[in-house]
Amino acid sequence: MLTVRAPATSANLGSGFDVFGVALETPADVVRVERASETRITVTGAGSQYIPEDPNKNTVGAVAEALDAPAHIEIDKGIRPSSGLGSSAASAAGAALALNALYDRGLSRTELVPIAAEGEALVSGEAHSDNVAPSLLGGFTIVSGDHVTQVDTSIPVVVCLPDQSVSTRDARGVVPDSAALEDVVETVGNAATLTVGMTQNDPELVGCGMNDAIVTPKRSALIDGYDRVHEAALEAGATGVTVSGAGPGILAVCEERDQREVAGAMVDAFDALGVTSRAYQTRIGDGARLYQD
Ligand SMILES: Nc1ncnc2c1ncn2[C@@H]1O[C@H](COP(=O)(O)OP(=O)(O)OP(=O)(O)O)[C@@H](O)[C@H]1O
Ligand SMILES: N[C@@H](CCO)C(=O)O
Repeated sequence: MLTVRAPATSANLGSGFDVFGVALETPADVVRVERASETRITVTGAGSQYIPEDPNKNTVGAVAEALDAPAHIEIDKGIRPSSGLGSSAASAAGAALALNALYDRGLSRTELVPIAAEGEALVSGEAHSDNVAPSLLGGFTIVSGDHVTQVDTSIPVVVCLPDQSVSTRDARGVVPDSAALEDVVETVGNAATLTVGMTQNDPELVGCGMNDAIVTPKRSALIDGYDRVHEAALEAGATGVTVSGAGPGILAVCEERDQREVAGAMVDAFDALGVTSRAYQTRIGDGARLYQD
């Protein structure tokens, strides 16, 4: 039996819709695999009652199919589904790494990115790789067409998860078909600033580069209390705040010294609106880790 711990991720970071992603130190999914004649899946843990065990409906089933690697696959969910923390992608990334090793397929982590993205196509209708890439490779990733660039970094972040769910499929439905040139110019400038911030491990620069006037305003309207939580996080010292992935999680970047204050302010702001939430004080971290039992 092989075991993989695959980390949660936060995609988009505002200015990098469908392009940017980061791996988070916590939370994570644990995926265990064992060779079998046909794929069977069991799911336990956070939100497991909402996750199908049918291989044709679970992201790991699509990965097993793509690698031609049938297995008994146990998923212990540490990442709640429909959270904006790349829950479906973490399972897919974990399964890709584990099954690649179990069947000696010899693919590199970068080569596993499009295979894990098959799982994302199953649940959201499109094979976007901005969650599976950081879950496999760690750090900050840039997905552009078939090309993935990775940067190691350890910026502190807070992800606040309200007790509400938004499916990626629904959140993709509100993305505008076109954008004004001035908004595109502003977003490109921000994305470039954020990228330099990641390479310099600089929370101030990363935060400055998170604003996006195209997708985030539409997405944030799906999250009860977003504006208040956004404002509270900035007042508490966050350098940038945006929707995590497709939401409803909200991502704040900050200096380590402000992390506790930012987390408390976000939870309190949701609380004042009658919304229960949980804040993860974490940082950008490593990709999936493989253990031989
Ligand atoms: N192994 C899996 N883990 C989690 N969700 C899964 C899995 N397989 C299928 N699903 C389905 O995928 C959907 C959750 O995926 P979705 O992309 O909407 O959320 P997410 O991964 O938390 O968000 P985001 O991609 O915005 O970070 C749910 O409908 C869930 O039932
Ligand atoms: N880039 C994707 C990430 C969520 O899976 C989106 O925002 O729809």
